Amino acid sequence: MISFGVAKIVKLLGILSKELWLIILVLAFNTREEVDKWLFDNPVRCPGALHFNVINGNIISYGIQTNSTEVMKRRVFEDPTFKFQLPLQLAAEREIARTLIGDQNFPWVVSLKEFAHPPGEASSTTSSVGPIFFLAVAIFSFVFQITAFITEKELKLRQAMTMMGLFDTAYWLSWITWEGLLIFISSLLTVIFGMIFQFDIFLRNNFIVVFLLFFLFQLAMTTFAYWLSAFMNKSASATTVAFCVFIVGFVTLMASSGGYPYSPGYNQSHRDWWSLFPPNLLNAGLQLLARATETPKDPGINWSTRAKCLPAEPTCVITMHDVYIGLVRLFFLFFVLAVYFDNIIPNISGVRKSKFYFLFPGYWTGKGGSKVREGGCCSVCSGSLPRPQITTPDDEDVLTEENTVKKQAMEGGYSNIAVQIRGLIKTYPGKSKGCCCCFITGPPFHSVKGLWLNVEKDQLLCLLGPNGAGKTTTISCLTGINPVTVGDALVYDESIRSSSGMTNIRRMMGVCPQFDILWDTLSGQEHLQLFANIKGLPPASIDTVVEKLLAKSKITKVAAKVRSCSYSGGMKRRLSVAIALIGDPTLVILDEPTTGMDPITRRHVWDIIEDAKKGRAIILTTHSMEEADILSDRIAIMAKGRLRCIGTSIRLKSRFGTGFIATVSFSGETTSQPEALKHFFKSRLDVVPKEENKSFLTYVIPHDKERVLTDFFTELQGRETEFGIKDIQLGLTTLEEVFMNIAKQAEIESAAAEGKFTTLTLNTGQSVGVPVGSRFVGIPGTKSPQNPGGIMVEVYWEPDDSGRLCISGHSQHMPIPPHIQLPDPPNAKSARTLGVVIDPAQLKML
Ligand SMILES: Nc1ncnc2c1ncn2[C@@H]1O[C@H](COP(=O)(O)OP(=O)(O)OP(=O)(O)O)[C@@H](O)[C@H]1O
Repeated sequence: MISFGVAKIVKLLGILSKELWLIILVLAFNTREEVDKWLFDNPVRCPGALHFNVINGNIISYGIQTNSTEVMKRRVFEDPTFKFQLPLQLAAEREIARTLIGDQNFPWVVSLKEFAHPPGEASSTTSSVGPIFFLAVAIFSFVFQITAFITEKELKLRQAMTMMGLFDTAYWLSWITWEGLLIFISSLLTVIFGMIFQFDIFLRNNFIVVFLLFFLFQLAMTTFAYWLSAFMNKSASATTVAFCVFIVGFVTLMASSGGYPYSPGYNQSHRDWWSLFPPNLLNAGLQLLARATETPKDPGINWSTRAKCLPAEPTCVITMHDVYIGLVRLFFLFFVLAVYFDNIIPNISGVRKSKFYFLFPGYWTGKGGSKVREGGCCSVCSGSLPRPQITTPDDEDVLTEENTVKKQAMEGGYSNIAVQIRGLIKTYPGKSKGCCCCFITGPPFHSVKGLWLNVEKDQLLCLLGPNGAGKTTTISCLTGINPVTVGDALVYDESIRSSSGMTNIRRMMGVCPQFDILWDTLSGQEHLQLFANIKGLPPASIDTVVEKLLAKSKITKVAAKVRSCSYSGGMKRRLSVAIALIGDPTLVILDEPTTGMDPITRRHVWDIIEDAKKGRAIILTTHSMEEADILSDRIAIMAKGRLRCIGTSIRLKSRFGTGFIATVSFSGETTSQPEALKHFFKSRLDVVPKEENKSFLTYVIPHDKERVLTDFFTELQGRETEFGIKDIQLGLTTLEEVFMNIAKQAEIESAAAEGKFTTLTLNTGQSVGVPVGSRFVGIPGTKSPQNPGGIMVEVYWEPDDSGRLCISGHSQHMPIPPHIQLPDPPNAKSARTLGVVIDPAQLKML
């Protein structure tokens, strides 16, 4: 507020300030010209002036000046006459009237109203609510985009495609192309709808100019969504994030309604920062379009005038061309950031690259150098991970396998080997508590602790092991999903540690992951076509290959065209197996392929696998012992990250099973016959029935009785009628039993290693602390490689019904000597297959 004749107007100004909510500046000027000059020099600061020319008994003369520059219009009053000048004038008149009347509370009520508009007058909706409306429209596609990116991550779909050989560049390009197409259509529809609803900016600005604004905006929002999705792993959070982006967009929109920062009062750095958020540029663009069609005479923006200010204003700081450039810049900026963060933030498997991965030439040439690291908070705090304690394997077959691999690694000669795993160690860093960088890190976890293994060509190796044994980790290292911590593996002579090697390996490999990684919206046929393309099959052959695989996996032509979300669990697994076989891979990895299948489907998948064995190596993990028994050429059992045994099914059964299983069925008409039979078994083999009922008896016969078995069963057959025997069946123990024994042994070892002991009272009255889960069935004393000087105690005890202990296979209770002095140890071989090796140090005398 500027005035001259200061003393007379001070009071009036105080009242005016309440009315107008403005900061009133009282300045004294002597002439009207001085006022004008001040206003001219300060166009941004002052909305107007009230100046008194003459105040005396005869006349009150005052003038009101309004700052109607564009800057002020945008910053303070859209309509200075209505919003500023009239209220100011009314307030001045009211105060004059009250002064003349002599009553300061004299009511003086004047209401201002606009005259009713004639119908059909141009709407200004676009410039007022337009940005919010269009931002909301664009946010829709943003929500879908960000959800799609995160879902792909969450369902490990990208991981599946990577395993099958998809390159990152192809992945990004396919996304950009697909999104580009969708955005093209949605921008086109936005402009067409804008025209249908007769918004001025759509009708009077050039079509291409308007279309390009929406297209580029949505393109920038797409890479913005990519970038944000790098920080999220759950699709449920996508909507929340999109909503937050909308709210922020709304707030910045409100903040910029006064012209911020695209007016001369603000410097370029404000504008640069502000323009980093795509909705701000959309808003600026819409404002430009609206301003270019403000009055009926305005021509609107066309392609040739996009770099000009319309209407021409000296205060113009941004043009449509600048908006386009800004959006294109944002598109590239967020794209680069998205790719960068995608690489350095640990993915769903906890894998990430170094923060400076792009500085390694190998990253760009594809010849190594882009090695990945395990996840965790940051390289600084995780440092190099400690290695697990490497021990010489107890098992002779495992030791032989390890030595063979080591020898071949040194001397060569592994031409018949498809996969050679060389001392593979996988350590996961401890989980960090806190966020981002360098908080407390838990202890690292060794998932695989030094695996040496050969998988021969044309053979199926079955990898067995209880949950958490490290099977999937081994597979994910072989498929390149997880980087190995130490060691290496060669797949047909290509190292999994080099990125070029991994690229070649992926060309030769087909993978059926543990969980079906399928797109709900794609049919079975489309899945096979997609992966056939990723595998790089010639386009002409794809249909034939897909048809064959569908027939092989018994997915009917009708089902093949149905979306995979409606498939049963078994169908999904069959489809996953079919995907693994696409492109005739020479190495097929099947991680629990028959999980959740009914017996018939399972047998059918076995047929597919049996067929697939020809001409390729297969690594199969399963929890079905029957499956392993039927399909495998060799079986490797892992537990607690180590290989526990390896060999053919027969070898494992004979080495780790409890012996032979004899099932004798009889007529059961007289009760004396089974009793006589039981007595016969007891007296000859010293065994009691494991299971019995009216019609059969089942015995487990230890291996050490193998020598007498032939004679025993010959005699038994001769006395069949006497015992009322209908049938005798003799077999080796099952693989399941082997598995259980190995798993149990690993459990106990691990309990001992972790210091978890439980108390057993011996029949000598002593108490012994033994690892949790121990089952003691004998005490052979042996020397061991780990304990060459001393005695390694293998304690195999089993409590009897009274809770006391007896040596298995002996009827009488035998006192356990206080320590190592062992009486007549039972057969070491059989005891070893049943029990647990415990170092004396692990036995605590309580
Ligand atoms: N990303 C990870 N971070 C930390 N630990 C992990 C990670 N992935 C796996 N592990 C751990 O490694 C161990 C081995 O897991 P893995 O999935 O390889 O077992 P598995 O033998 O395949 O078991 P299952 O039969 O249940 O699939 C488990 O104890 C598991 O918790």
